Amino acid sequence: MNIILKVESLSKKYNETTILDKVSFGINQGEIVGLLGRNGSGKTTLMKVILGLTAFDGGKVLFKEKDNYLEKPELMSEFGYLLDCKLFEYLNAYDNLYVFDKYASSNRSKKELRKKIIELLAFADLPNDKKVVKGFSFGMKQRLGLALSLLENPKFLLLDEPFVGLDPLGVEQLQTTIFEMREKYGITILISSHQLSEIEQMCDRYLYIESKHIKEVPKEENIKIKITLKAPQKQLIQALKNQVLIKENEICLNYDISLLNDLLKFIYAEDGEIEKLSIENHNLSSLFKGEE
Ligand SMILES: Nc1ncnc2c1ncn2[C@@H]1O[C@H](COP(=O)(O)OP(=O)(O)OP(=O)(O)O)[C@@H](O)[C@H]1O
Repeated sequence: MNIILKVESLSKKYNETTILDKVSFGINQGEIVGLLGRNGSGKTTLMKVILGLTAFDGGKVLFKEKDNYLEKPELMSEFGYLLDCKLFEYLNAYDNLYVFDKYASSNRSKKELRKKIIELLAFADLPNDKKVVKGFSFGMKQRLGLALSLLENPKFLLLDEPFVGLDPLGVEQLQTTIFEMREKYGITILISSHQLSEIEQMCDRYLYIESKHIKEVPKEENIKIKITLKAPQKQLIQALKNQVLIKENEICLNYDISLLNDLLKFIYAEDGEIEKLSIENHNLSSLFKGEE
């Protein structure tokens, strides 16, 4: 996989307070990465640093291997973001998109712009009528913010807490829209949230900010398969003790389909019988609970 963004030993302070202390990580092209952490842990700050909206105090950020990308408009135009999104309350959705495109001074023709706006309105499930933003629901505003972030065909999207204030249906709609963005446009996405359940389903992996540092959390680590056999099987324990966690008649393994297949074959070959099988999502809340 190609690394599109690389952060090396990045430090950021506000006044004398260190927010991020020598953090390093990379993001691959086409990934959806969840940025997690408690309130005030530095998620927004990290996104602002990546976008050049706030300065940093040490280390490097490279976008497409360039550490001077902030000075290169052609690289900066590859970013889209939903962060403190300001909308024009007295304009409708179409005109908001139209005006933002003018701000971005893209060189699209009127016809191209119209086509793009109509495509985005349909994509974000927004009305193309006279209704002004002031009368929009919170979810509609969020989706318009997303449509705006997609207007200039970004390759890398930063979404800061996009689910805040949405009801369960709004969350589901937005989740689907975000997932489709990667499928349809192949965009790399960094998405922050402190509500794990909301991003759990769509992220490939996570970055967790804890005490000024970043912990990388692969998704697979969170999913465990637990198999309970009707009776303990000595041979099975001998054969598999190095590959899975096995105790008496209980087997616990990481989510690994090929290992699971081998295991099942082995169990049946030995005339074993499964009493119970469960897939447990050790979701990242354990990280939150562990931090104090
Ligand atoms: N402009 C600023 N000046 C001084 N301190 C700031 C500034 N912006 C943020 N901070 C502080 O930096 C820390 C990290 O803030 P940040 O907004 O990045 O956290 P966050 O993880 O995004 O929080 P939340 O989940 O609440 O959105 C907080 O303690 C915050 O008070």
